[in-house]
Amino acid sequence: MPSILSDAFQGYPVEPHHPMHVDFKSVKELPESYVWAPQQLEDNPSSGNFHGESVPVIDLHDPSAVKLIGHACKTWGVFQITNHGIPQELLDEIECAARNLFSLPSQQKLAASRSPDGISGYGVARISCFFPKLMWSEGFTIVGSPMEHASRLWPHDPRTFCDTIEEYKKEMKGLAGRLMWLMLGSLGVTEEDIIWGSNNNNNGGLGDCSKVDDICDALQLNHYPACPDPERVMGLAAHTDSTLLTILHQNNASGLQVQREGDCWRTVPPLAGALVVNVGDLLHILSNGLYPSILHRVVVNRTNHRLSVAYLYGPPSRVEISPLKKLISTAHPPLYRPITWTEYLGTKAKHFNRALSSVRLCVPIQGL
Ligand SMILES: C=C1C[C@]23C[C@@]1(O)CC[C@H]2[C@@]12CCC[C@@](C)(C(=O)O1)[C@H]2[C@@H]3C(=O)O
Ligand SMILES: O=C(O)CCC(=O)C(=O)O
Ligand SMILES: [Fe+2]
Repeated sequence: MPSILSDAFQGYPVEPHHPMHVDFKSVKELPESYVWAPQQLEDNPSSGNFHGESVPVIDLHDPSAVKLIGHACKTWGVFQITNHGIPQELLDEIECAARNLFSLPSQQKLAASRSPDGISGYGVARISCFFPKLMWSEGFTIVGSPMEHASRLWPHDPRTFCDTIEEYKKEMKGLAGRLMWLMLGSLGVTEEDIIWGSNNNNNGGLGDCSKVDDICDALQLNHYPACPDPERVMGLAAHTDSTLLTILHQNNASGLQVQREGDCWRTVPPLAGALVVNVGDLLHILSNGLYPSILHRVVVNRTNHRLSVAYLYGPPSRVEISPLKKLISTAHPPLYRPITWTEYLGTKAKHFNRALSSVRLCVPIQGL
């Protein structure tokens, strides 16, 4: 079994059913390979946010931030944060880096393609192979150093792009670590409850995550071009992230929608300077299902193109994640078996949205 993140997809190559149609700019009429059947679009993609509740916005300087975060994780699995400490200039810079990348000629982008069983590089979303039609988007994934791919994109000056990526990843790693502790704190879990050290400690949960340097992460730059027929396409199909948590910067074009169990799709409106935080599948496992991972998708529009940058935060690749001991009792038995991020990515590559149930041990008592 592969043990480092970049080997997670060995044995699960991405072979979309159609070759990538890369030159979005020249498309006047929608190619059939992008036209989704109405039932696959579930409902009108431009709907969402009819009335009622909207995704919580939490000011991290609010003295009640921990409580608000706990409530948002339990009832939504997603929230937006303000006063997060990430400088606006850095958010502008990363957006500009993404825009520069996706504006390159198709041939140049294709030179930096992700290999079918690789993790980093340019291409369609990994989940494309689960759908008969292509998504109206292009992406660039960075795990580890971006230098190799950046040198193919900008042979004369890869450094400018790499410096921005490194700086952004560094800042995001700090913020994600902070958020992780706020989320754990809201579950009543303190640093003392987690004996850092051995991989399979008796605390369930996180193993040796105290060494922040070992934390695994990935950056996903996404581009959703404006579309001549937006009602018939999907920008990014509904999925949950496999992470502990994801921090997302979106530009000023809306498109991100979330769906809680039994609810309709709701738009997460872009708020200048705010960042979106998603609960991922590994936090769902760690919290023994108390903090459910959030199903989300992206719809596109006719006039504006959309950019997003997702910082995907997970544990060190060899650490086994399992429900936290403190949350387990006779009434609340562990619902999931221990699993590493690398193994979970492989499971996701095989089972997609059934990955979480494939690692489930039993049904909750109240569900019997
Ligand atoms: C670490 C990772 C999580 C991710 C797969 C990846 O290797 C890097 C890209 C991530 C992403 C972003 C778009 C949606 C998603 C499901 C996908 O296809 O690629 C996620 C993957 C995930 O969270 O499982
Ligand atoms: O573009 C977005 O808003 C969402 C992107 C996303 O879900 C992802 O990269 O995992
Ligand atoms: Fe996502």
